[in-house]
Amino acid sequence: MRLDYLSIFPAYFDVLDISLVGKAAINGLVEIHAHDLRDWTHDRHRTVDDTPCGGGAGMVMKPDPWGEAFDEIIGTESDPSVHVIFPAPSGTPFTQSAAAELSSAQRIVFCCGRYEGIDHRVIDYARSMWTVHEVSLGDYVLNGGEVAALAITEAVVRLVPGFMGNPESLAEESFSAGQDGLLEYPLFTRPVSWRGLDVPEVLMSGHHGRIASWRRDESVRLTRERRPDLTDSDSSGIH
Ligand SMILES: COc1cccc(Cn2ccc3ccc(-c4cc(N)[nH]n4)cc32)c1
Repeated sequence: MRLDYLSIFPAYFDVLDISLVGKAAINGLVEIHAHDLRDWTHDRHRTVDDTPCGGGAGMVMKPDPWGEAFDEIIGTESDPSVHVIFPAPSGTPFTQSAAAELSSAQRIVFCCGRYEGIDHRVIDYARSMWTVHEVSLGDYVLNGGEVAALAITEAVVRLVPGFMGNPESLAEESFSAGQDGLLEYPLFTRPVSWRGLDVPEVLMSGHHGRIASWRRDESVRLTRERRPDLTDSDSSGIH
């Protein structure tokens, strides 16, 4: 999997060399390439923004640098196997199933906007050439797309076959298909007693049936408490 990042702050992605994603890069599972969008400007000030047509606050990212960057980084041929991701507050909420789908992609290009966003023609052009995803991380506004791109990268790369040492652990996580759409149950490890707080006795009983039942009950309780929106979905084990 090749991952490209287009941003006016490419140094945001240096952190990928440190993290587990960096390890995947060393193992050859992923290739990471960060690019400075200003490298595709031609004026002295390396300008990437301009005032919004129709007026309004803030600045909008000009289309020209994006188009030239696309030509060089992706090419000028249409290819639906290339996934181009535009993080945006107006995007579709990013989910674990979206991460799972993207984990089989051979090529993902992250377009990290700043200011008030990117000229919409850039997204329209990308849609005419590649598979485009406009995605939101959640109902809050970040200053740009870089943090979202890092989060999406981690969610996707950890699902790439060969990345996780113990792939079975993926099946037990919150939001993974195997969990019936339920939140993960509380986790404990040694010591059994810590600052007057004890591990639930059932977990020390060695009775696998009771442990499984306790864990499911806890998942149902937590999901009902914190994510009632998940309890009505068809995939959840509770209705
Ligand atoms: C109406 O859009 C905006 C209004 C004010 C500021 C910004 C800042 N901004 C610029 C590019 C950009 C890309 C993604 C995000 C983003 C994504 C999520 N989930 N939150 N925020 C925010 C971004 C955008």
